[in-house]
Amino acid sequence: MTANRVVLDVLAGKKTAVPPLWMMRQAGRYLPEYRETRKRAGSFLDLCYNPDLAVEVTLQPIRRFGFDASILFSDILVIPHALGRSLRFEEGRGPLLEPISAEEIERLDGKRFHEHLEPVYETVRRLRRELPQETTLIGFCGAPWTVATYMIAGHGTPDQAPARLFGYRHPEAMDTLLTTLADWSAAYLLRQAEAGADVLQIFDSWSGVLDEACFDRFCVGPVASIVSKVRAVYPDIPIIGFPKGAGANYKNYREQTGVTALGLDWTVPLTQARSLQALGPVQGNLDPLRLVAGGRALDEGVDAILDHLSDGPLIFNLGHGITPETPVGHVEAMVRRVRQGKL
Ligand SMILES: Cc1c2[nH]c(c1CCC(=O)O)Cc1[nH]c(c(CCC(=O)O)c1C)Cc1[nH]c(c(CCC(=O)O)c1C)Cc1[nH]c(c(C)c1CCC(=O)O)C2
Repeated sequence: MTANRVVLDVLAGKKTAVPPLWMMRQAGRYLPEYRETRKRAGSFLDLCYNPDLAVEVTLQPIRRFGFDASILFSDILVIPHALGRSLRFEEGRGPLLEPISAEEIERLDGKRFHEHLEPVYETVRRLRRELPQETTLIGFCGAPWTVATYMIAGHGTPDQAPARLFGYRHPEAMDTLLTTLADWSAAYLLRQAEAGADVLQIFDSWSGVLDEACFDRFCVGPVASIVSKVRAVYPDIPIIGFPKGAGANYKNYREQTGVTALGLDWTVPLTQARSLQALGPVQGNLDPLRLVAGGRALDEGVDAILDHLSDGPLIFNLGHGITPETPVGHVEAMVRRVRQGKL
């Protein structure tokens, strides 16, 4: 067990000469080999539940770019699916679920939860065997609030108005839903850790639409509960929290949830990022559109992050997922620039 995983060093609070890097959504449609495998799989969900193909797409960006971390290929919405809710992904429309009612929240059924997710656990076990020793394997789940927004609306929306309204109109049902999701998400992460995940990330893509009180109740509380349940079994496993759009709430989120590191979106000013880094490791935060544009926009974005954050524990990443229209050559240019430092 002499694996030299630089991501784990950073998560232990060390700064490194060159920051380790990976990208959110690094296995995805910008890669021709992903599109090829995706065609063979059938639907997107078939790909998530097929360990052979899920392992293959997870490894593709590692082979191409030699990233320091690999993230399990799956989706945050397999949790409601495993709790008996319908789910499908439609080309061009994203996820579609049957919107859940306040009454149905009481009847969420986890009897077959782990059985349903067994292919995901199998994917994690195989990945830990097949990845290079030095590559960190990241498992993940969605944060309860973000998962709940899709369960309530039944699809993506620009501002998650249906879930916010639901929270005001049915506060008790909302608390039950978030508690149920937090309990099952913790159980899911524990199985991923048992299967070989080195690090866990909690994606809260929609935390930026909430007012202060709702942020505390819907984001901070449920994530803190997941962190404490995971830590009760794996006290040392690093957990990255990514409350996208949390803005002025980032500090409070870090202190109250107990996450090891903060994932920062690209709107976080680098001076604020530096103050947050004084409290612990940070990950981020290049605007994914700088990566689409390439050239000067990309170089300046990368350099600004390195200038401000290289003195402390930093995992270089995007501030959100890579988009399908990103040229592969721009990813190569980003990797070169991060690894060589400013020329
Ligand atoms: C909100 C959310 C979802 N899924 C996820 C989030 C949180 C992070 C974020 O905000 O991006 C997380 C996610 N989704 C996916 C991963 C895999 C690991 C990785 O490479 O990062 C991860 C970590 C694969 C995926 N998940 C999805 C794709 C594209 C589907 C395809 O290949 O057809 C991938 C590669 C589909 C998905 N899944 C989801 C949506 C809204 C969509 C449709 C949008 C889109 O098409 O890009 C829900």
